[in-house]
Amino acid sequence: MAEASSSIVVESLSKTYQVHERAAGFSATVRSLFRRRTKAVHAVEDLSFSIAPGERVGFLGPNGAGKTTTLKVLSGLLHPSGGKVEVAGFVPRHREPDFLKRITLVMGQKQQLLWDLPPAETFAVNRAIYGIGDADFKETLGELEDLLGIAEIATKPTRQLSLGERMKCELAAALLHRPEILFLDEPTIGLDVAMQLGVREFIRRYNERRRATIVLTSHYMDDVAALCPRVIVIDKGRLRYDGDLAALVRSMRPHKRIALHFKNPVDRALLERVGAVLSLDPGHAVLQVPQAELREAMSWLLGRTDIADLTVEDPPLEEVMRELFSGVEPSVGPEGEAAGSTGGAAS
Ligand SMILES: Nc1ncnc2c1ncn2[C@@H]1O[C@H](COP(=O)(O)OP(=O)(O)OP(=O)(O)O)[C@@H](O)[C@H]1O
Repeated sequence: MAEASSSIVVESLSKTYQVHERAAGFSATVRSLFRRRTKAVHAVEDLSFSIAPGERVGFLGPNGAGKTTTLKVLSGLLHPSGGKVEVAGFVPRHREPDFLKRITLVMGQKQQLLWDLPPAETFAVNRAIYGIGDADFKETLGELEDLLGIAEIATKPTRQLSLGERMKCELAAALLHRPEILFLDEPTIGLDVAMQLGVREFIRRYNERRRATIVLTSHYMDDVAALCPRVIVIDKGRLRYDGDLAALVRSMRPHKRIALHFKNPVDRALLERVGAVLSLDPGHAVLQVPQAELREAMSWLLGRTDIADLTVEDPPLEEVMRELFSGVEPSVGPEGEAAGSTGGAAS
């Protein structure tokens, strides 16, 4: 079923959890001991996509959309209820050693580092688990220490490390065996902006150096915008969009934002002649103009106002996602112009 060139192929995947239903209260608890009622939670339904080697793909969706469930199925931690999944040519649920050597799953909310020992000890454990040879271990560890800047901290007990330091060591531990497919579930959660940038930069460099495939979930849209040319968006377990991130933004919000700093205060009425005024303080304004009118708007503003500084941006991705999850359909979609990007390597 797999296209030979794909590193991940998912066909009509579904995953249903059976959960026990129990009303609140003591008598309901007692009753439930004798008669258990279960309910099916359809976490993933009829989900299909494929990802080519070397792609960086953002896997997005609101809370409870089924992202973590899908990543767990792809890494073989959960069995699918239906459909087919192939990762690097393997069926993940068989958890074959050769499969495990090719993938890694990093969950920002869970840690594999041993709490009372330094990360260096976890690195040694992983080296034994994955059977990494001496020379390879030294080379990879050196490279990861360099890229992540963790040489100094890897010998301190994990419990003494800051969240950001720990996350970097988590990444090192997860990548020592040089996996070719990385499932990253919220790898920057809780990190400050500088650390987020550091981790993001590291992921990009790892992808470029090793041509590794990256599937990333993050609630920080900046991570996604910076790293993922392609996004797969799911909602209630179903595919909502698969394709080019820029095309999605263009389709949902065909506008640009111009942030302006003026040398002198400017009249709102003057700015309204160019576009929608989203904010205006003395000396600073943000305008929204249709993409097609951007050049004209800029030259109009430059000719009639005293501009000290100007930047042009896309509308925030958070807004695009909010709109998508509120039910608005993108005008490009699984069958649209953007959907063809599934085979393209990340640039
Ligand atoms: N072990 C489980 N047992 C029962 N239901 C579960 C289990 N794990 C997840 N679910 C349910 O499956 C659905 C999808 O959950 P999942 O964690 O995959 O979503 P998510 O997109 O990763 O969400 P978030 O962004 O909040 O992490 C949710 O309704 C969740 O409550």
